[in-house]
Amino acid sequence: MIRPLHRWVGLAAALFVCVTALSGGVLALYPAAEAIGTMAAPPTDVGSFAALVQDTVPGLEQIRRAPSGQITAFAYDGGVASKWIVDPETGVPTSPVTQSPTKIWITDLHRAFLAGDAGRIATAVVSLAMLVLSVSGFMLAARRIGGWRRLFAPLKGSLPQRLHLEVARFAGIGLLLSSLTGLWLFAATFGLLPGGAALPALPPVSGSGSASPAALSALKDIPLSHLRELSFPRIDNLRDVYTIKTVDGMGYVDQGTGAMLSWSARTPLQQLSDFIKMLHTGKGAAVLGLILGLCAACVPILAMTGLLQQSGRFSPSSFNKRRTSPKDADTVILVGSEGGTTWTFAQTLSKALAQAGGKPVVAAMSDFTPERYDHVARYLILAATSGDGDAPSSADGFLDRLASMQHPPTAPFAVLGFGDSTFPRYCAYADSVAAEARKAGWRELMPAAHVDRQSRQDFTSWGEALAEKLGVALSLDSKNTEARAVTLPLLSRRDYGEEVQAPTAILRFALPRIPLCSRLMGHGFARFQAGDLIGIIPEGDTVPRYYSLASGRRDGFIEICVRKQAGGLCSGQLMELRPGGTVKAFLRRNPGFYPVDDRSPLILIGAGTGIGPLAGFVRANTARRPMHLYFGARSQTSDLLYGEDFGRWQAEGRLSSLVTAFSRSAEHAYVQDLLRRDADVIRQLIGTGARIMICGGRGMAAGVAAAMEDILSPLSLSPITLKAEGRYVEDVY
Ligand SMILES: Cc1cc2nc3c(=O)[nH]c(=O)nc-3n(C[C@H](O)[C@H](O)[C@H](O)COP(=O)(O)O)c2cc1C
Repeated sequence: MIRPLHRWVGLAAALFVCVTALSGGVLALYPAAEAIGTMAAPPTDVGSFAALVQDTVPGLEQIRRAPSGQITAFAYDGGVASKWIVDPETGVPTSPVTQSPTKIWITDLHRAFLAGDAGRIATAVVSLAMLVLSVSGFMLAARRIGGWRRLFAPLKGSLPQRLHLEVARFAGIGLLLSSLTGLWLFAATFGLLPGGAALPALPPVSGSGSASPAALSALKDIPLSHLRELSFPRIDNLRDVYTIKTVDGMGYVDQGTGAMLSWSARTPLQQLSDFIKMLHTGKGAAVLGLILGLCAACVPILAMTGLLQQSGRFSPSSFNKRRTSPKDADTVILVGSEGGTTWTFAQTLSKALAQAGGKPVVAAMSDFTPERYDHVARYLILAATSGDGDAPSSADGFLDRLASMQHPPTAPFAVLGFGDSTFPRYCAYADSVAAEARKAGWRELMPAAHVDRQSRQDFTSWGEALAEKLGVALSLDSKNTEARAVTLPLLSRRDYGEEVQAPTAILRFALPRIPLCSRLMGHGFARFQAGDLIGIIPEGDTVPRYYSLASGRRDGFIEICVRKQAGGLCSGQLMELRPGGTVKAFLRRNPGFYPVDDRSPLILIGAGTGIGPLAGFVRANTARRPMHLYFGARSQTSDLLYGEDFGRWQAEGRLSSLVTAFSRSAEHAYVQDLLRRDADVIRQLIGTGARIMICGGRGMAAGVAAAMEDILSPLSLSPITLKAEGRYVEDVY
């Protein structure tokens, strides 16, 4: 409910919200400029100051003091009206007041879209839209990041997603404030608020002559800094009075006796209105105005990144580009996703099914409407788990629908759960979907399966089982990998591990020639970094195998670590490759395993070929960020990958410390053993904000997680809490 509200209000009002916010942002600059050009009010009183101005401005009728402190004098002399900015120190006019046509135009645009009262109402609607967007945006952000207390935790996701959230977290409060105060001002303009205090009654005046304002006690009692407006009595009328408005109220002063004839204090509602006006306009609070202006300037960024997310790959409609109508669809892929990655798996599945001659449609689980599909033969449910075993946002209400279903659909279902096995409730939501569907009497096409930490292998295996069930050829890596693949010649190789029965190699390939347009767009190998993945298509197969990159574009080569797997087609071919030989490969970005770009220390933990991306991070660490590496191998003399480089990297300051664990040595140690040994150091590093990055086999990652659980518990932390903050990331296989 909240997400569609945010989406549709955002799409409908984006342009108008941008116009209102940007014009408001520009207007916020004026009070700041006015405040800079205005001296602070001297500690004088209204009477003395009025006398000074009266001496220098002939025909003086009124003095006004703006919240910024700027003082304007209004005069009518010799049949000519004039307005002057007055020096608050001396009372001398410094320059005539000129109205900037630009400011008038922007003000009218901001308040009424240049369209009078109808425009004012439209602006109120836009303010309301901005209020809805701010509130729903915060609710969505809290849900996505894992609760209100984590609202400012580090973010994950695609660039538009992260940018949208990052900017919203900064600007959201300001936009919320601006929209609320804007609505209040609209209500005040249209008289929708309860009435203010009545004007003070004018009692009889003395008519006893006219004294200088400097001699009038009521004016002498009011500090200049409280003044808003002082109107002078007409010269030829001894029964006329001074009318004074201050921040506290309004009254009349006898021009002869100087007595305050009557006074009406501002009501609390009026004072609240003054305060709200100050908040909205920044008049009298220039710095706040500038901050709100800056927040307003962020609105176009929010609109763009929001639109990008809608038009991008996370929208079901973008998967159904070939416009299979629901009536024709033979496969319905239902997606339950929080962070968006499950949509990309759905996209791959949808493309593969379409290539195999099927007619798939993709929809959010929350949009589950079986009655729309006349020819559906199967439902494939791809469901992530969020929170603590909870439903992801795009699956809102799905379990309730299942529970209230009178008759299950005749076409069978299959569930594929996406989760993270280090969470206690691994794939819990997908499992409850499968259980609930079975309970409702829905026939199951094939047993539910899990994809752990977005593992391509898990996904591909499930795809193979599905293909067998459907009797079709299905390549779940059909993102046109053949078409995207380029030929990479091997430059050099370093071999390890022969003596410990673990043949392993560091392979270094030349960069391919990259077409200009790819270079400009940053596609493929035009832009990559250590931690990204390279898909290698082995000879005689179409399914690529993925390896983590140990180098970035700046290194000028493509490097991977490969270990020969028993019976492995791709690893076998790579281990046979000699310099000059080539492979077909393409790039897949892996932003979930990038070191966050800040100065926080990194604890890098890897074993075997998992050292690849970690070595890449160290090599790229020209900024000398603290990096501490824990590396597990079998033997110091046989399979210590990058053993020749570590010393140099330490000498250059790229690597702060290195701890190696050898399982086939006398000490028989694994990385997790040495982490436990160094528990104090680890805790101290975590205390200074360190992040942990782990790469290697699943068994090693599980052992490290168990050790970390124990190491972190005295800090009331755990791998899960750090994971939720984006400070514990894994790339496992
Ligand atoms: C805040 C948060 C909470 C999570 N909770 C669980 C959980 O309880 N059980 C689980 O198996 N996976 C959990 N995960 C992992 C996600 O389900 C997994 O990364 C999934 O691939 C995300 O898919 P999505 O990007 O489509 O939402 C959680 C992830 C995050 C960020």
